[in-house]
Amino acid sequence: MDTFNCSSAVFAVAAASLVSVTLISLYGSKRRKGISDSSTTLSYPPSPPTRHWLLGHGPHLDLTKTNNHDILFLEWMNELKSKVVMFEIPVIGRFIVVGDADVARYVLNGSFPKSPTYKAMVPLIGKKSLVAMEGKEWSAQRRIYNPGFSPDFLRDVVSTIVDKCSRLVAKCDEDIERGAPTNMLAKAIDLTIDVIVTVAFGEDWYENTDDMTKVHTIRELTALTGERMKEPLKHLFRFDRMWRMRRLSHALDRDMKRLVQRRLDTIRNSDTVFNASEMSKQREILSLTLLRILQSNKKSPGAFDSKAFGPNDMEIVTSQLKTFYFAGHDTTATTIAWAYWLLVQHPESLQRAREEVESSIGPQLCEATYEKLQKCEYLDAVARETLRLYPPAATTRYVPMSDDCTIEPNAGGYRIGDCLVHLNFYAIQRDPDVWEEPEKFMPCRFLGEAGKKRIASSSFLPFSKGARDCIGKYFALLEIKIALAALIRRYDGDVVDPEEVYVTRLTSIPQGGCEVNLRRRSVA
Ligand code: HEM
Repeated sequence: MDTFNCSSAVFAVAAASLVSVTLISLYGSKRRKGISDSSTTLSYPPSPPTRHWLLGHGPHLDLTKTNNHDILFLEWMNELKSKVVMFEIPVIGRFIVVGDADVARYVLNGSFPKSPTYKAMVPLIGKKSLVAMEGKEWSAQRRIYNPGFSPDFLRDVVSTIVDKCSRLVAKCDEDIERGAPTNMLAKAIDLTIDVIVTVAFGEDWYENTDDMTKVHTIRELTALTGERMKEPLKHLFRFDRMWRMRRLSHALDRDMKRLVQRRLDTIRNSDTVFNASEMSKQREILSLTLLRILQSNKKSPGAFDSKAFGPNDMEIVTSQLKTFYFAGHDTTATTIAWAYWLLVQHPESLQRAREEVESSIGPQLCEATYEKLQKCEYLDAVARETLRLYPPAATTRYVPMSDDCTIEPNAGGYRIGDCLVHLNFYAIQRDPDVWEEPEKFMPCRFLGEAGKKRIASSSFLPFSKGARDCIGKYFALLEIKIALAALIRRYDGDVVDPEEVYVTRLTSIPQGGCEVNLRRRSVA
């Protein structure tokens, strides 16, 4: 998710353009549409001073200095003394990077379409993914899936997450026994995949070694997609990798179709009658969704009719399953890893979080309920402060020429029409004009009334904002809180490398996996 991150980064733009000729032509036609309107007198945001005749500003975006696009963009903002900067890149054209909350609000409220670069993620998230759809097709899908992320549904998810946390701590205990450091990111990835597979698909793939191939598929496909988007030129002629991606994508597609078919068969065999009470009983997103689709497609009242679920429905549902599979684990795992790593380096925050967990939840994690977790405000603040410092994702939009805009008063009115506009959440969330001591980990800033205002403001955007914000934001926060509660109750720890680096892969992740040497606490 910089297509999260990648969809937003300039190299992702290059990737998409280079990878697909169709995409280039689509994009070209989109860009040409509004060119007639050039009435504005505003100028584009500042750019680096020199420009290569062929590569444009490309040579200024050298990732060898820093391994993260958003940090590189922020360095350019500082260098050019502007919170909005522009790079001209061959094929892509003008690529604007925004580190200003007011400009970000303008873009998010403007309902501009997602950048065409999201198409480069199709092998991973499917052609009809919520992430990349637009218009009525998107809003219809969002309506179908919203109930699967509502508080009512989340209430029932708590016990599943708690249950899965016992696998997490068992794995951490194994590291302690072996005297090995724990790679928090790797452990958190296993947890979040385990959770999303159960919550969204109603399955348990960690029980059976055969099913584990599906876990390896998503991880390898995520890594390959990230590499291709980050360094498109390097991967342009790597036919072996392209072939591997294709195979993995087909395998993922096949697994998801089989999953849908299995669930349809269950519904058919159980002669389910489509009504509200039946839907409210569904405990996993897939069944809930299928019943809604079947209900809205059904020709006559009564039980399942095979015609009520056509190939287009299959394409859409499998795309959403792939999207939830990817989006539902990667960013949440990253946040759990960073948050625990930050907590062990801030003993006062760790102590406060521990006391809150022990007093609000009770002596055992299995006593956790949705309501009790809602009371864990400090833990919530820890999750948000982590997301402020290390946002795993971002967004990139296409602003057509016809929507060329003046953004006043703070940004001084830049011209942004006919450009790809990337919102750099990392820069926005560390803006010293907005955040006191922005580099410091201070969860308290998210407490009380002032905290609520910060959460609502466009200076805090880890889940994006507006109509296209993250559908899974409350789900993610719940999971992060439960995982942290499980870890801090049971362990003390020391970080292996306090200089952990924030790098771009497909999303932005900790390069060393936030390794920690864990010790069992005597009380837990
Ligand atoms: C800490 C965890 C998470 C973060 C930081 C995060 C961040 C984001 C961001 C920034 C976007 C907007 C992307 C864009 O505009 O391109 C987004 C969209 C989305 N996220 Fe998340 N996300 C998280 C967890 C989840 C989870 C757990 C799920 C599902 C189970 C999920 C599913 C989605 C979907 C489907 C969209 C597209 C929504 C739409 O356009 O209607 N995310 N997320």
